[in-house]
Amino acid sequence: MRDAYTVEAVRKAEDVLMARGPEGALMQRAAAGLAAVCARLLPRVYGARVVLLVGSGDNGGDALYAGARLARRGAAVLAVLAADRVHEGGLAALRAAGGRVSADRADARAAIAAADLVVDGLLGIGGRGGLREPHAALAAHAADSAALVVAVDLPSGVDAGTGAVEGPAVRADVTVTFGGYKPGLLIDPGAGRAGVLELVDIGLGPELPPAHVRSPQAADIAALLPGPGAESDKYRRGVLAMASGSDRYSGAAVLSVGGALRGGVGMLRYAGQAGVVAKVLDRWPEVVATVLEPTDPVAGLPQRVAAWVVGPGRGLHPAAVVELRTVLGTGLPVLLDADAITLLAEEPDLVRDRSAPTLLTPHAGELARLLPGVDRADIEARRLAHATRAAAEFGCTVLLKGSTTIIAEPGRPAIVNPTGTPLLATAGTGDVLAGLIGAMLASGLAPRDAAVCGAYLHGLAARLACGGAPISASDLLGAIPAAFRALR
Ligand SMILES: NC(=O)C1=CN([C@@H]2O[C@H](COP(=O)(O)OP(=O)(O)OC[C@H]3O[C@@H](n4cnc5c(N)ncnc54)[C@H](O)[C@@H]3O)[C@@H](O)[C@H]2O)[C@@H](O)CC1
Ligand SMILES: [K+]
Repeated sequence: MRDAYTVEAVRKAEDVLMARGPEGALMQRAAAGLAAVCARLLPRVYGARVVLLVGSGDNGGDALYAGARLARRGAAVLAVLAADRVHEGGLAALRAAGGRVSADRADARAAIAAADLVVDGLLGIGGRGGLREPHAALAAHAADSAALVVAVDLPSGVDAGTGAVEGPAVRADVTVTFGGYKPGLLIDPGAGRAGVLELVDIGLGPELPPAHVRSPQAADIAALLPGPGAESDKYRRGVLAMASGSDRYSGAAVLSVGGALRGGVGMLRYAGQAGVVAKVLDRWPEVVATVLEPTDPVAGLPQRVAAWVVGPGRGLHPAAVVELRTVLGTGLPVLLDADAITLLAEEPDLVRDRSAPTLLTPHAGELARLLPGVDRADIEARRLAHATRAAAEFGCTVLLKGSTTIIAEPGRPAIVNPTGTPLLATAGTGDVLAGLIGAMLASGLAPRDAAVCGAYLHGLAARLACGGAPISASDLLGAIPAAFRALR
C-alpha cells in the first residue's frame, strides 16, 4: 500500500522530529536519499552534467545538499538560483564541494539544454498555485531538454494535497519524495507530472497519523480477491442480479454481463427487455435470463441474489425509475452506474435513506449531476475533494471514474487506483467495470474492497490488452483473465 499524508500531517511529524534531533538532520537524510537516487539513475556520476533548479525554500535546500554530494563524487554541478535568497547552508555546502552557482538566465538555459540530469528543487510542499517567473521559464527549459528530470519531494507547480496543477508545472521522470507520499503524487493531473515515485524514509513514520489517501499495490489486491476454494459452488461464489442495457443500448448489457462473468461471479441473473435478453444469451449462454413484461417491469426481477448492478445503458424512462426504487428497497448490496446515477439525481433520498451497502460509480459528468453547483471541469480538477464530498453527502461508497479513479467512503481514507490508463477512455469500458465490481460484491466483498479490486483489475486488463495500442471494451473483456493471472 502506498500511504499519502496531508501537508499539515507531514509538517507536524517533521516538527516533532526536529524538536528531538540535531538541527538540519532531516534535511540531511532527505538530501542523502535524493543524491543516492540521482546517482543510481545516472550511467556514471563522475563527469555527469547536473543542473539544480533552486527555489527560496527548503526544497531548494534539499537540492543543494544533494548536489554537493554529487559534486564530491565528481559530477559537474551547476545551481541555477530562481530567488535572491536561497538556503544558505545548502549553498555553502555546494560551493565547498566544488559546485558552481549562477543566476544568469541565458547561462541557465544553455546549461539545462546540455545537462544529463536536472534536479527540480524549485518548490516542495510550501508551493502555492502554478509556477511564477522565473520558475515557469526554468520548468519550460527542463521540459525542452533531453536531460532526465528528477523532482525533489514533488514536481514544482503541483498541489501537494490534491494533485491540482494551476498553471505551469515541472514534468518529472522521477520524483523522490520524503517521509510519506503526498496525495498530489497519486492523483491526476499531478500524478501524471510525477513520473516514477521513489520514497525516501526520513524517520517520520511513527509520528504520522493514519493515511489520508491510500494507493493499493498488486499484493494488496491479491490479498483482497476472493478465490474459489474446494468448498465453493455457484451459490457460495455469489449470485449477481443485473438490470443493465435496453433495446436501444443492448451493448451495455452484453459488456456489463461480460465484466461480471469474467470477474468470477458464481451465477448471473439478467433481467431486461426481450430483444436485449436474446443478445445477452447469444453472447453469454451461461446467463440465467428473465424477460421483463412491459406492463409490470418489476414483477420478474430476480430474487434470491447476493447483490445488484443497476444502470448501464438502462435508460431514463418511468419503468427504469420504478425498477431503481424496487432494487434500492431491498436490503442487498447495490451498485448504481450510469443511467441509475442520473435518475438518482432526481431522487437522492433513495440512497441517502438507505442503510444497506451502496456503491455509486459515476464519471465526472454524472457526479456533477449529483452535486448541485459543481461542473464537470471542477470535478476533474479536484477529484479527491469531490469524491469525498459525494460519499459524505450520500452516506455511501463512491467510485469516481476518470484519469485517476478514486474510491471514497465516509470515515475511511480515500483510495486511489494506480492502474488507470488513458486507453480506458472509450465507450463501453465503464459497463465492463460495473460488471466486474458487481461480481466482487456478489462474492461478499464490502463495496469499498469490491470497488478497489474491480478498478485495479480493470486498469491492469487495459494495460495488458494490447500493449499500449488502442483498445475497445470487448478487448478489455478478453484481457480480464490475464489481469487475474498477473496477480496470482
Ligand atoms: N521541514 C522539514 O523538516 C523538511 C523539509 N524538507 C523539504 O522542504 C520542503 C518544504 O520547504 P518550504 O516549506 O521551505 O517550502 P518550499 O521549498 O516548498 O517553497 C516555499 C517558497 O516558495 C515560494 N513560492 C510558493 N509558491 C510559489 C509559486 N507558485 N511560484 C514561485 N514561488 C513560490 C514561497 O514564497 C516560499 O518562499 C519540502 O517539500 C521538502 O523538500 C526536507 O528537507 C525534509 C525535511
Ligand atoms: K520540487
